[in-house]
This record gives sequence, C-alpha cells and structure tokens, in this order.
Amino acid sequence: MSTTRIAFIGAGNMAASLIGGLRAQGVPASHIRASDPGAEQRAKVAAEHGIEVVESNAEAVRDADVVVLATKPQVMKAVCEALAPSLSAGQLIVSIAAGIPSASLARWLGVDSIVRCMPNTPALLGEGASGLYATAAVSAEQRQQAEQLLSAVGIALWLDEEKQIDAVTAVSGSGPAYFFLLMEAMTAAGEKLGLAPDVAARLTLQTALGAARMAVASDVGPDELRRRVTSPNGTTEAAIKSFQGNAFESLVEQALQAADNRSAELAEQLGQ
Ligand SMILES: NC(=O)C1=CN([C@@H]2O[C@H](COP(=O)(O)OP(=O)(O)OC[C@H]3O[C@@H](n4cnc5c(N)ncnc54)[C@H](O)[C@@H]3O)[C@@H](O)[C@H]2O)C=CC1
Ligand SMILES: O=C(O)[C@@H]1CCC=N1
Repeated sequence: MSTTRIAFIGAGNMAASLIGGLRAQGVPASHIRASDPGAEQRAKVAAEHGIEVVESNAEAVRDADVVVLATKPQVMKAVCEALAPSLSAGQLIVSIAAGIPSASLARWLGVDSIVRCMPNTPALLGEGASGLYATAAVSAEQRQQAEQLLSAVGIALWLDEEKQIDAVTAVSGSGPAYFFLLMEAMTAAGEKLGLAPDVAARLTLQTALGAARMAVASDVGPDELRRRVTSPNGTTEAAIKSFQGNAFESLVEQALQAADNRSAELAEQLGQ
C-alpha cells in the first residue's frame, strides 16, 4: 500500500470517506489523486485531505496503479467510455458504484481486471465495512492491492459471487443510513418525552456507540446482549414488545429487500 498510487474518479462523499481513511492510515498525500468536475468539490477535498484534485479524469489516472471509480452509477457508462483510452496496461480498476456489473464496466473500459466493491462511509474513521468481488482476470497481486486499499479503512470481506454485492449494498453499503434514521427517531421520541433536544441527541448517540462497541467486543451475540438489558416485565420488555408488535423484523427485512432490488434494478437500467 505504501508505494501504490491510487486515483479516484469522482471526489464525492464516498471517495472523500475512503481518502480520509487512507490518509489517516498514513498513506502519503502524494500517492492519492482524485478528479471531479465540480470546482468547489475539488477545492474542498484538496483542502481537507491535502491531495491533488484535478478536473481531468485522464490526468488523474496517469501513473496510477489502482483506479477507483467513484461516480454515481447514472454517469458511470459515459465516464468509463471517455476514460478508456487513458488507461494503461496493468492498472487495476476498482468500482464502488452500486448496481453496475463488472461485465458492463469491462465492456465500457476495454479492461478485464475489475474488482467491484461496496464500502460504506464510516471508512472515513477507519470503521468501514466492505464486500469485494474480483473478476477471473484479477491477479493474486491485484486482489491483494484491492484488499489492502479497503482494509486500510475497515473490514474487507471477499465474496464468491458478484450477485452478493447487492446484498452487501443492502446490509452495509446503505446500512449506516438505517442506524442514522434510528438515531433521528430516538432523539425525536426522547424530546417528545420531555428531554431537551441536545440531551436527547447526546444520550442517543452515546447509546448507539456503546451498544455497537459492546456488540463488537462481546463473545456473545446481540440477541444475548439484548436479553441482558431486558428485565422480566421491565421497561425494555415493554419497548421490545411494542417494536415486535409493529413487525419490526419484517420491516427491516422488507427495507433490505428493497435496497437489494434497487441494486439489481440499477444493473438492469444502467448496465447496458
Ligand atoms: N455514499 C455512500 O454511502 C456510498 C456510495 N457508494 C457508491 O459510490 C458512488 C459515489 O456515491 P457518492 O459519493 O455518495 O456520490 P456523490 O454525488 O457524493 O459523488 C460523486 C462525485 O462524482 C462527481 N462526478 C460527476 N460526474 C463526474 C465525471 N464525469 N467524472 C468525474 N467525477 C464526476 C460529482 O461531482 C461528485 O462529486 C456511487 O456509485 C455509489 O453507488 C458506495 C457505497 C456507499
Ligand atoms: O444509496 C446508494 O445508492 C449508495 C450505495 C450504498 C450507499 N449509498
């Protein structure tokens, strides 16, 4: 990783999270370059992370070992077709775009070595969770390069089938937003119960942090940790009964299914 040169095509939210995580892990600014058409975005990411952010995608990929495609899925075809003539042999393509199949990327770019991955924004703090899938043409060394890139910013798990990327998108790619939604809802409910807004917010955030840290550190699963909070006939039981009476698990399953479906739909719509 220390000598690998990485180019990010698109310097938006997810790219900035990855860049921030890599910089925090000690990857030198001189080894990371990004491109983005937005002047404000270029200035922001350059200032925040001390890296060069250029307007031209072709310039960004010059001398890069790894090219990370980090634009929205909707512009990926145009971006790849315009970028194809600027790529060099041996460069590894890593796409973080939701939905877009590796076969489409390979066709648009004229490149076979593609790693599709689905990271998430906590990468910014080194707490990311990514699933990775490599096409058959990706060499062992390139697999290692991709894994090093993503494991520098959190956990990185290989998948056997490309289709599983849709499920990873539903669980961890979009997942931070589900927890943020729960935090928003708990804070609002705490306020309704009479807490000052900042008190409700701080208690909610610290509880989320504490619960996540406990779940990660514990040798028992979240089900047992939940049981330990739940006194018979107590307050937690009342709340959990209310959640379950309102089909909480089924709600979560339906939400993740919707994300998985949307990922497949993006592939159908945008992968042609
Ligand atoms: N935001 C998230 O939590 C996650 C996003 N992703 C994927 O990451 C990709 C980027 O998503 P975000 O960062 O959220 O979007 P974003 O909109 O914040 O970033 C996209 C960036 O691409 C730039 N861009 C547009 N056209 C371009 C072009 N022709 N050449 C170069 N750059 C161009 C935009 O100016 C923008 O800054 C998407 O494909 C998304 O599916 C994956 C995992 C999580
Ligand atoms: O919402 C999206 O489509 C992207 C992919 C996963 C998280 N954000």
